[in-house]
Amino acid sequence: MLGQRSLMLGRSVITSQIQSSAKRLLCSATEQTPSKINKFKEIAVTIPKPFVYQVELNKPQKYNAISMQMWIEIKDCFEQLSDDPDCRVIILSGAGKHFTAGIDLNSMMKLGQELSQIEDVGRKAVHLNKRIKLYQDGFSALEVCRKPVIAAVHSACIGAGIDIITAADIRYCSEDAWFQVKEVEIGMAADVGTLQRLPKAIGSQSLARELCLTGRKFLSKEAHASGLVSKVFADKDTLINGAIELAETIASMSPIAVQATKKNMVYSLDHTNQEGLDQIREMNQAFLQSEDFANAVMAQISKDEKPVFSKL
Ligand SMILES: CC/C=C\C=C\CC(=O)SCCNC(=O)CCNC(=O)[C@H](O)C(C)(C)COP(=O)(O)OP(=O)(O)OC[C@H]1O[C@@H](n2cnc3c(N)ncnc32)[C@H](O)[C@@H]1OP(=O)(O)O
Repeated sequence: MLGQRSLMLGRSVITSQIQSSAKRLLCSATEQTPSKINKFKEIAVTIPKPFVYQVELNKPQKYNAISMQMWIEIKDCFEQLSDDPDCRVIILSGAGKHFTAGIDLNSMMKLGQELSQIEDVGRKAVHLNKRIKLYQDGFSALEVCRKPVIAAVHSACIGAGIDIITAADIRYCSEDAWFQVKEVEIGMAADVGTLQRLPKAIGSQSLARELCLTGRKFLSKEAHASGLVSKVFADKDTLINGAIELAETIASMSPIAVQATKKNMVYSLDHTNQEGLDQIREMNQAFLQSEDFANAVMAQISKDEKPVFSKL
């Protein structure tokens, strides 16, 4: 009772102020264009709904093959959105016929030429190490990003495509989607995330190893049955609408709660249960004192409208 009264008190002091400033902020988000986001050449950033950003791989004439330029832009974009208070959720999609045809094979050729300019094997190795690290960090930027990322996959998702979508938080696809861990077929072990993240995403080491060791194509039905994607849509349009609807639901929640949930779920993937519990306890000793928690609990108790949360 006492706890409830102090919640009420705290709420009465802050609610009207927060609601009006949050409404103002919400309005400004709807009007906003992504002008603050760097203008990119090979990705396109739009805001389909307030607080929902869509990042589109945007080199359709090459089936969104991921060049060095695109890789750098992906990292830069997700790092910016991570700290952008107008962004609460990000949808990753591909423009044109396919989601992505994987790494740009021309940039692989260029890398080969760069290596041929270097004589010493040790220096070649260091050059390669730096490049692989740049690529790894580009996709890990989705996982490190404080905002949840929804991958919306249509048609082909090949090689580096699997690497990037397994770094997303949620994956949806259309019926025509097909997937291929193609690296083994081009003579390399996947090195930018698939081998680490795919087995966790689908929960079967056996299937993950089969897919990674054979490079066989698999279709949306199998992707769904294996848990790689959580929903399949009839076509690309309904897929994107479904992803936006999901993003809106997440964007309507407390940003504190959403960001803490993502952080702790990512952390818990490779930590013990106790370590995960320790981390969330440390976070919640601060976050349970947030206005978001007070407002959301009071709205539940009083069956009020969902609170409008301020930006984070
Ligand atoms: C350090 C390393 C880090 C990461 C490594 C990742 C590894 C991988 O990503 S492995 C996978 C590499 N990708 C591929 O092998 C896919 C190659 N593409 C295809 O198999 C096909 O294009 C297709 C996607 C199945 C579609 O076939 P189709 O409809 O017959 O179209 P195409 O005529 O083949 O292609 C049209 C157009 O796009 C260009 N293109 C397609 N894929 C790539 C690519 N990966 N890199 C560069 N360019 C690509 C293709 O050359 C055509 O261009 P034109 O100028 O029209 O000729």
